[in-house]
Formats: sequence, structure tokens, C-alpha cells
Amino acid sequence: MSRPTIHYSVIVPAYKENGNIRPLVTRIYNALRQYDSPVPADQVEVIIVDDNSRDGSVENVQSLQQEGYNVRIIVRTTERGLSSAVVRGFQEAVGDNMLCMDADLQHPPEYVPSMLAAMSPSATFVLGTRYAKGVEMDKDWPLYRRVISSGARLLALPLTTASDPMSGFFGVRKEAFLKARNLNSQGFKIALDLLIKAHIAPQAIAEVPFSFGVRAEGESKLTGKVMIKYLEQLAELYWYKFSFLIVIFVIVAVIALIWVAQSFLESA
Ligand SMILES: Nc1nc2c(ncn2[C@@H]2O[C@H](COP(=O)(O)OP(=O)(O)O[C@H]3O[C@H](CO)[C@@H](O)[C@H](O)[C@@H]3O)[C@@H](O)[C@H]2O)c(=O)[nH]1
Ligand SMILES: [Mg+2]
Repeated sequence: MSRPTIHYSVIVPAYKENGNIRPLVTRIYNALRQYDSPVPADQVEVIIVDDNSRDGSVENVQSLQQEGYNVRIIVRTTERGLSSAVVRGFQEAVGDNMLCMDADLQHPPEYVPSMLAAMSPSATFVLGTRYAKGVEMDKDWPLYRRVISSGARLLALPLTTASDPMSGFFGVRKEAFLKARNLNSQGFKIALDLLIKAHIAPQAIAEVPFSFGVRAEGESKLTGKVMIKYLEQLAELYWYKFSFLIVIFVIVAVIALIWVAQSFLESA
């Protein structure tokens, strides 16, 4: 019997997430095997992109493979970082519909079927959003993280109409991903980069509300350095999107200044 074609790839960037990998993979496939799943489990692959964690993640994935789960692990030894790991996963994905989610169960695996099914030739980007009716942040998510998250979201408002480009839970169709040039693979916010550089139109974004959980095991890797990288990325994206307006503004400002200076000198 021929093997079913893989139409969907779930990409999971992971660094020292051994304790989360088994519950993540088994919960994803359990959700896909429910009778009402809009996506058949045998059309889905899971790809973990690990940065040489050496914590037993590789062995854990091997035992899941032996149990029949369609999961593989790519171990990078020369590169590090969430965004570049996601890009690598997208490059290796077999499916045309590619979803990115965290390993630590903050993106609940039970939403995977609806996130995958939301992608189509007309909805080339799916975004898990925490800013919608009926969903919420986990009550245990610390206040300082909420403040950082809201600040980051505010700063990105002029760049996209998407309600939560920072959720980290998003999917993109392969043809849209391949359109993006010069992606910024630094930091955590690859979704924002893709939304802008793959020129995703507002009507091509499907939003799926989800409740954000607390990390199951291990620690967050979000550091001050990651936040600085986000500010650099924002500056680059503002320039990418608004350079024409910025140049016009500077020219008009210079002309206005010269005119004011001349009028001042003539009247002096
Ligand atoms: N391969 C790889 N994976 C990484 C790296 N750094 C982090 N990851 C993986 O990326 C995922 C998210 O990392 P966390 O450390 O859990 O990040 P967070 O602080 O919870 O932030 C998450 O939620 C935010 C929403 O508030 C998101 O904005 C952010 O992108 C991320 O998804 C986890 O699966 C983690 O193992 C890295 O250097 N390399
Ligand atoms: Mg996390």
C-alpha cells in the first residue's frame, strides 16, 4: 500500500525541551486522530529543530518514531536561535501548509488541527491570536511578560493589521514563504518578518483565537538580548515598509528648513 502524501508540516523550534517533546507530539497526533479533526493525522509530519541540546531529545524522538509517530529531529550544531530554526524547518518541510509552534505546550496542541485546516490558497497565513473574544492569557503568566508583550505589539501596529503578530503560533503556505526575501533570522519574531516580507495581504490572514498556556517544563529563553534584537528588527521593518515615505519626509523637512533660514536671513 502506498504511503499517504504529507500535506502538512508542524515545525517546532526547540532548545533543551526534552521533557516537553513526548507530551507535545502525542497530544498533536491525539488531536489529529479525533473523529472531527478537519485534517487527517497521516497527512501530517512534525519536525523538531533542535540546537544541539544534548538532553536526550534525539533519543526521545527515536522512540516516538518506533511507536509510529511521524516525527523527525534536525539537530543544528553551527547555528542558534528561534527564528533561524523556524526558517530551517520551513525549508525542510514536505507539506505545503507549514505551522510553527513552541515546544513548551504554551501553544496548546489541541489547536493544531484547526490551525492547519485554516490555511488554503486564499488564506496563505494563519495566526493564532490571544486577543479575541473567549480566549485569554494564562492567569499564571507574569505581569512583566504581559507588559513586554503588549509593548511589542503596540510597536508593530503600524506594520500589520494582524491582531497578534507576536504569538509565535502561526502558519504559512509554502508558496507564500518562498516569496519572502532577506528574512531577518535573528531573535524571536519571524512571523512579523514573514507577514511583511512575503507581502501577506490583510485578507489572506486567517486568525484562530487560542488561549496561551504556561510553560510545562524548563525555562523561557527570552532574554534582554532577544528584546534588543526585536527593536533592531522593528527598525529594519519600518525602513523596509516606509522608506519611501521617510525619504519624502526628510526632503520636505530639509526644503522647509532652508526656506525658513532664507526668510530669516532676508528679514534680518
Ligand atoms: N532551536 C531553537 N529553539 C529555541 C531557541 N530559543 C528558543 N527556542 C524554542 O522556541 C520556543 C519558544 O521559546 P520560549 O523560551 O518558550 O519563549 P517564550 O518566552 O515563551 O516566548 C514565546 O511566546 C511568545 C508569546 O508571548 C512569543 O512571542 C515568542 O515568539 C515565543 O513563541 C521553545 O520551543 C524554545 O525551546 C533557540 O535558540 N534555538
Ligand atoms: Mg515559552
